[in-house]
Amino acid sequence: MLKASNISHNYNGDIALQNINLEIKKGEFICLIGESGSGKTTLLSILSTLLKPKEGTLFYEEEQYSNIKNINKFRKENIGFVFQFHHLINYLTLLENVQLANDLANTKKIDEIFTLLDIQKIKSKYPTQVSGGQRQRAAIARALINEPKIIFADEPTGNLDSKNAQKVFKLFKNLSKKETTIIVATHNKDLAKMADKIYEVKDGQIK
Ligand SMILES: Nc1ncnc2c1ncn2[C@@H]1O[C@H](COP(=O)(O)OP(=O)(O)OP(=O)(O)O)[C@@H](O)[C@H]1O
Repeated sequence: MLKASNISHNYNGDIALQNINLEIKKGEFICLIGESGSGKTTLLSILSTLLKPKEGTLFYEEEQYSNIKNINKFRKENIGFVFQFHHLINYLTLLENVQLANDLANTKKIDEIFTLLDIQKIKSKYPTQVSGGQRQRAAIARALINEPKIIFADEPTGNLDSKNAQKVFKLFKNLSKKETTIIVATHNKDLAKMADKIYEVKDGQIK
């Protein structure tokens, strides 16, 4: 599904990643763990096409990333993003936030996703009227609406209490069982145990 070959990156000469090699299969649930500054976000940003590595090659389902012509289309069709801060628009309801990501999504599909995430009853509320966990689940709904093949999440539970954090990870686990590939960067070693594989990033390398 996703292969990273000899990926290295630096910020103005300061090394952030060194010679990363990874192969991630379809439907795998992967956690990247590591201390602050170890390089998790940089690696996640590169794997998710948001950041171009200084060296190395990425392949998505055998296709070399640098050969993909329309990267916006590729992202829209293949990739879902979930961030630590939900980035929902406070002036729109949870439902409208999800519709904004895909105005063609039909009601049945939206209902299915909202039910799966246990936010169906509050879909008409605004982000400021619901809990942090509910907001984050709405952000996940937004990532799911385009049925991405891969979901990248950077510290998605950083702002949540342990019960809601568990819920989010259980959801990722279930999605991965349905063949969605999930790649999550987290500080939380206990939650990471729910993943199929854990990669520890240390000083810009995978240990
Ligand atoms: N935009 C940037 N400009 C310069 N240096 C950066 C930038 N982003 C990250 N770095 C540096 O690259 C290294 C890796 O950072 P990165 O954010 O990838 O780590 P991380 O493991 O995600 O950390 P955290 O858990 O604190 O988010 C660190 O030394 C960091 O200071």
